[in-house]
Amino acid sequence: MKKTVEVLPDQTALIARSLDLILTKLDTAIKQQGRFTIALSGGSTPKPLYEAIANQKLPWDKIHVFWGDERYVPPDHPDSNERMARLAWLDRVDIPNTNIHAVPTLDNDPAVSAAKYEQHLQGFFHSAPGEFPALDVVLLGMGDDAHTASLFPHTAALQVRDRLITVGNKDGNPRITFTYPFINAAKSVMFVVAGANKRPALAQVFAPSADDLAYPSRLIQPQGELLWLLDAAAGAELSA
Ligand SMILES: O=C(O)[C@H](O)[C@@H](O)[C@H](O)[C@H](O)COP(=O)(O)O
Repeated sequence: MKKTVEVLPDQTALIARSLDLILTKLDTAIKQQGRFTIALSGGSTPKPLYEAIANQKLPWDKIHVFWGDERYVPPDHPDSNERMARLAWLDRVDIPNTNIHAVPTLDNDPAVSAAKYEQHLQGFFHSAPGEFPALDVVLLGMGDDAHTASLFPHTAALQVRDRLITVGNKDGNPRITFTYPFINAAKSVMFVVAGANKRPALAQVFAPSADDLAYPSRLIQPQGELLWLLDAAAGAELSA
């Protein structure tokens, strides 16, 4: 694993650097394999990044978008990660609808939705059960409790190692999430984290030893590249 930590002066610089890295990876992936696959994170931090991507002139038909996690709400719900990404980016560009691989959230049972999303991913990547296909980029945020995607501290989702997708649990509310082994299969995992409120959790995630189940972002140790992109408010005291 190649781990890099970059601390940018402020959130504007953080978003600009994140955009630059994504565009470089996108260009390389399309040149080498004819397509680029990225899993999006939710929450508030990535919204300006998605807006910046929407302003680029890109080969949208070669770009495939997935979600690393999703709240278990309809896609038009204010909490929906899909809704946020569509408003900030996807509805503003000419990307084919078949390239937008949204998480199903309208079944009565989150486990059914998780299985459906897993089957969709296996079909897209032509992977067999037990195989972990490698996305080009998995974008991640981190909560102030050190959760990432919807892998929350001391939840059952942290124990799932033989699936791509599982059901997360945030304070009793179901989420659909990539498992940490699936995230770790990515060619590049990019954390984009901002704000002083994330500093204590980052200290635990970067500590030489701490409880992985208490600080789930510690579980993200990809075979490929691990990039931590932080603003100074979050990461001033850290280094690789
Ligand atoms: O669905 C979600 O909420 C996210 O995927 C989640 O993992 C998010 O990245 C963190 O909670 C950080 O959120 P902020 O960027 O809002 O701090």
